[in-house]
Amino acid sequence: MYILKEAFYSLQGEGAQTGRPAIFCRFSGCNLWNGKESSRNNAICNFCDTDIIGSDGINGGKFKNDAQLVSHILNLWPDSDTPAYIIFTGGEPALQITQSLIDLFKSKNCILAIETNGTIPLPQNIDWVCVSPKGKSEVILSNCNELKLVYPQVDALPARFETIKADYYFISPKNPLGTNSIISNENSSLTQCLQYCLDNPKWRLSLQTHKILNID
Ligand SMILES: C[S@@+](CC[C@H](N)C(=O)[O-])C[C@H]1O[C@@H](n2cnc3c(N)ncnc32)[C@H](O)[C@@H]1O
Ligand SMILES: Nc1nc2[nH]cc(C(=O)O)c2c(=O)[nH]1
Ligand code: SF4
Ligand SMILES: [Mg+2]
Repeated sequence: MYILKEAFYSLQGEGAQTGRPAIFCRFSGCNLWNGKESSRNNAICNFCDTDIIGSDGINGGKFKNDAQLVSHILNLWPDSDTPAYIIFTGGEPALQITQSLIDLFKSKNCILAIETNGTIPLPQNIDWVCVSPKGKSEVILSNCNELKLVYPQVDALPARFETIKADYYFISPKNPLGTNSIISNENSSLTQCLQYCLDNPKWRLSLQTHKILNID
């Protein structure tokens, strides 16, 4: 059984694939926060910008098996001539995805990506892996396509993750909760990110462009 919070078609807003049309497949639940505001301050990850509980979002629901979820998701792709690009996110998608789900999507010619906190092993054959480390949690993945670290986090500074192999190293300003003010002057996270990249050119800036554009 898969529990999906929501699914929607939009553009990837972050990282090296920014601007790419994608279906976001948002699984419910996370191992680093239970999703309740009353628990946020004690959570390992305490700045999450997403509602990660339940199955009540757009195109959300419970799916009994791989085939039901795959057909539900592929219905959202608009063009049969272009392979569907699907981003598993959440919540923590690695809690729910299975090898058989990946295999079925791949048999339908899909290109698969994941946004993960990196603390849980992944199935094989995901085409684009984005690891985003959180607080004191231990990242167990040693390889990815992009490492995309929310900055600043006192318990997760960039240098700690440079041993993880990645094609790209990004830092992304921590978006103040309840706002979309990533590019306002008051956002000191952005100012700190700019300076960090200038001082440490291994790292590039990633912005949550969907929040700037006010799209999903
Ligand atoms: C909601 S998470 C879900 C996937 C996975 N659990 C993870 O943390 O990577 C999706 C992306 O949003 C980022 N994110 C969450 N809260 C944020 C915030 N307040 N500011 C900036 N990025 C944030 C995460 O770091 C991650 O890259
Ligand atoms: N447009 C858009 N891009 C995104 N990239 C990562 C997202 C996520 O929440 O995982 C996200 C999201 O929610 N929307
Ligand atoms: S690890 Fe990801 S889904 Fe979990 S609380 Fe943090 S940002 Fe949200
Ligand atoms: Mg998001």
